[in-house]
Amino acid sequence: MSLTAEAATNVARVLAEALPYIRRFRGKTIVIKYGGNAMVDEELKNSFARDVVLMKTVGFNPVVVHGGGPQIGSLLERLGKESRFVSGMRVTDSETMDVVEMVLGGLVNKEIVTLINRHGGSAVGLTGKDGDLIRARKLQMSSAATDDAVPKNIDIGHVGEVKSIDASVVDLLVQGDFIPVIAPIGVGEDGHSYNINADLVAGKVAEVLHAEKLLLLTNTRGLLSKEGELLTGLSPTRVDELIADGTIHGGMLPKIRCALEAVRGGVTTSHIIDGRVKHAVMVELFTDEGIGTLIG
Ligand SMILES: Nc1ncnc2c1ncn2[C@@H]1O[C@H](COP(=O)(O)OP(=O)(O)O)[C@@H](O)[C@H]1O
Ligand SMILES: CC(=O)N[C@@H](CCC(=O)OP(=O)(O)O)C(=O)O
Repeated sequence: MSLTAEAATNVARVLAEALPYIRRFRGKTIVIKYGGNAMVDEELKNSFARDVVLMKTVGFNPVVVHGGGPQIGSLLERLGKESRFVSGMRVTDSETMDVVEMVLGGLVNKEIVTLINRHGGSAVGLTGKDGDLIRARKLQMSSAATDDAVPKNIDIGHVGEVKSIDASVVDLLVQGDFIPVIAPIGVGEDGHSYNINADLVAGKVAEVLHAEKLLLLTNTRGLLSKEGELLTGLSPTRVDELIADGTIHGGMLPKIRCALEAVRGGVTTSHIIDGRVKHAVMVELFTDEGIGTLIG
């Protein structure tokens, strides 16, 4: 493909403007949480994969943690099982856990690995069971998280939280110039699998890897007010207020909590960005303003 002189000048200008950002992030770890809702069409999936490969090519260390909630939901539906959530967490009985493991560890993980590899990267897929990467324990959930007047403990099944992360396998892959692609399945002390919200895993992975940035790709422009305005630069107190008044609910709850915790844990900045926008990751990394909601 040959460019017109004007188009070539534009490409040269864009590359020159990207140079300070390339210098700033070279050698730094960027954890990208790729939500199931952002995996909506082939063009977007390809633009995501190209962004990840470009990051690696210019010397950043991208680490992908993916979700797949809608993909789990559609297989459950085909099997005649209804999806149920409590405070953004899927109620996971044994049968559902099998489906979660098949969809996240199998279909979705391998689709992302294949996409990145087709675009010239070398991705390796892992679940939290590989190399004992994500050790989990059962998530204790109280009905205070719902509307019950008298809070009690509720059992949402094989849902886990991260107990610890052993990132040695991720470090090895990064040193070998591979791009790790992690499915959010943890392993308990007894060897059982736990279904963990992908945002929680991404936040903890970012902390343990001392990431420069945590990018959470989702299906909204960022955190929105009740009036639909984009909210950014929020303090933890303001976030608590927005949770209390119901502005932040459902899947946004774990997302915002893990974005805050990652920053408290040493990640420089967390960003909630719109994965439905082509090259969302590049726009975030290569501009001063970025897009979406910044927490840092
Ligand atoms: N204040 C808010 N701003 C934006 N989205 C919100 C807010 N509160 C709840 N949400 C919901 O959170 C969803 C994103 O979470 P989720 O569905 O879990 O996405 P993902 O699959 O990307 O993790 C949005 O699509 C929206 O329905
Ligand atoms: C406990 C829990 O809810 N786990 C999630 C794991 C996948 C996920 O987080 O996917 P998204 O990022 O696409 O929402 C689930 O079963 O849907």
